[in-house]
Amino acid sequence: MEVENQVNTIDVCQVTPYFDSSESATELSLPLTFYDIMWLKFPPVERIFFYKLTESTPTFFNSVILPKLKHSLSHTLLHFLPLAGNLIWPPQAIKPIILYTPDDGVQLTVAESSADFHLLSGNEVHEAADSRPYIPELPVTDSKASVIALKITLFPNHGFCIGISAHHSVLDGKSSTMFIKAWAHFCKLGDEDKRQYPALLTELTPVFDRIGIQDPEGLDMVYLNNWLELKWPGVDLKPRSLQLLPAIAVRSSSVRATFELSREDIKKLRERVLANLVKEGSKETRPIHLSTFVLVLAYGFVCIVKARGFESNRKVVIGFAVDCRARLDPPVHENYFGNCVSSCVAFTEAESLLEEKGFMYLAEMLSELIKSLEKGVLDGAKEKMARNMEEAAGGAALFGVAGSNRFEVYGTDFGWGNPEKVEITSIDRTGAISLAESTDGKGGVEIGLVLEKHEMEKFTSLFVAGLKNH
Ligand SMILES: CC(C)(COP(=O)(O)OP(=O)(O)OC[C@H]1O[C@@H](n2cnc3c(N)ncnc32)[C@H](O)[C@@H]1OP(=O)(O)O)[C@@H](O)C(=O)NCCC(=O)NCCSC(=O)CC(=O)O
Repeated sequence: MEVENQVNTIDVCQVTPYFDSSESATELSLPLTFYDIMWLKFPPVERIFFYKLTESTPTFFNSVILPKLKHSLSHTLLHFLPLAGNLIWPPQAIKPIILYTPDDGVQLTVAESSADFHLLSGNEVHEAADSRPYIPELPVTDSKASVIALKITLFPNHGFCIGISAHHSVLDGKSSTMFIKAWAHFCKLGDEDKRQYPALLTELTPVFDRIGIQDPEGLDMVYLNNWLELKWPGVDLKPRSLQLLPAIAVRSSSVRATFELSREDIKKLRERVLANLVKEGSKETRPIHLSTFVLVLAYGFVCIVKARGFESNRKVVIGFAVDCRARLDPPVHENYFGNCVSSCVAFTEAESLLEEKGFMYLAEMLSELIKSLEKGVLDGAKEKMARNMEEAAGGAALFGVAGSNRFEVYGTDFGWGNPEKVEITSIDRTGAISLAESTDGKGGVEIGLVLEKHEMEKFTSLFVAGLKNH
């Protein structure tokens, strides 16, 4: 299945925060914390929000949709000033900083596409590279990196999509989705002609204060030095350059698809693990954290390892982000804007996952890992980072998780309904799976995946059969 990619750029502009006459633009700078520096050179996180709208004629798009989106974006940026700024590294500073100065803004590209909206925004298997034209390039040079870039594309009479490219060193998934939701809120309820917008909801109001972020071990410099010492094949990583690690090109044989585990499927998977524990006589002695997240990851990754046909002795490393906001003592504000995630990593060998009880094994392993966070979410962070880098360099198969089943991205309504699909495009380069809550809001989870075509075929049959067989 090939999507004919005919995407024409209509406009590239800069959207600046809108200050009314009573306010004036002032400079704002934020230091990078160790949570931010952990992601300093990671390629951007890219999402596409697809909106189905058959009334979206070019006239309606240009006279209603686009002006509304642009004006509300400008208003939203007033509340999220760091997003309109840049990452810079002042000559006298030890670490880069985020700096907004008056007249800074976000690069917005507007385009029109004649590609198949239905296929792009659907769950079915399609070429991974087909999504790329809807993602804006994040402007980055040695001395300056944009925080976000946006691209709005019209599919005449089918709908439109909003692509966002976000610098992971400035914002994590919670912050990034908070911004998009705030923008949607203003777009839906504001009157752009009168420039009148409702108050920002408390749950979408960002908190920029870094005071609550403590770093007694000096992890910021540990992580920064790791980046500065990093060697990357074929790349000249200049000292103090803000260039990101090169994004791996998407292979033409890679395909993308979305799979769903319903609330019922998840319940059955949970029962399967519990039944196995009872059989092994270990239920009472070992309380187990069998959350939706654990079950979805265990089921998904076991199917992936099988589909990819790894040798049994291949090392497998599974990493996922942990939101530290509520886990710190004292906790950080739940709307803390920036990065406040640490990583949690499971080390195993393919053999354990390929066995009949591979799913139970991984579910128990992930459950133990999440329970261990209770000891302290940053416990042994320095040593863990060193081990992760060692394993990454040692040829292990690395698997990550992007997004979350808790971000409620499917409620992001700009005024023309909820999204048809929210895709994390960047998994085509990172090899991670992406998570989102199911569109029906009934407790299911959606898994986004990019694999080679033959692997995807195998994954599909394993995924479907594994749910039926028990
Ligand atoms: C570490 C975790 C993944 C572990 O998740 P778990 O679901 O296993 O564990 P948990 O303790 O959070 O929740 C356990 C149970 O508590 C309840 N529960 C807890 N919090 C809840 C909430 N906010 N809403 C609804 N239920 C909740 C549920 O019943 C859940 O079980 P049940 O679910 O069965 O009902 C998570 O706590 C976490 O930190 N998630 C955020 C990860 C994150 O920020 N990822 C994005 C990284 S940045 C990134 O990737 C880039 C980007 O996205 O842009």
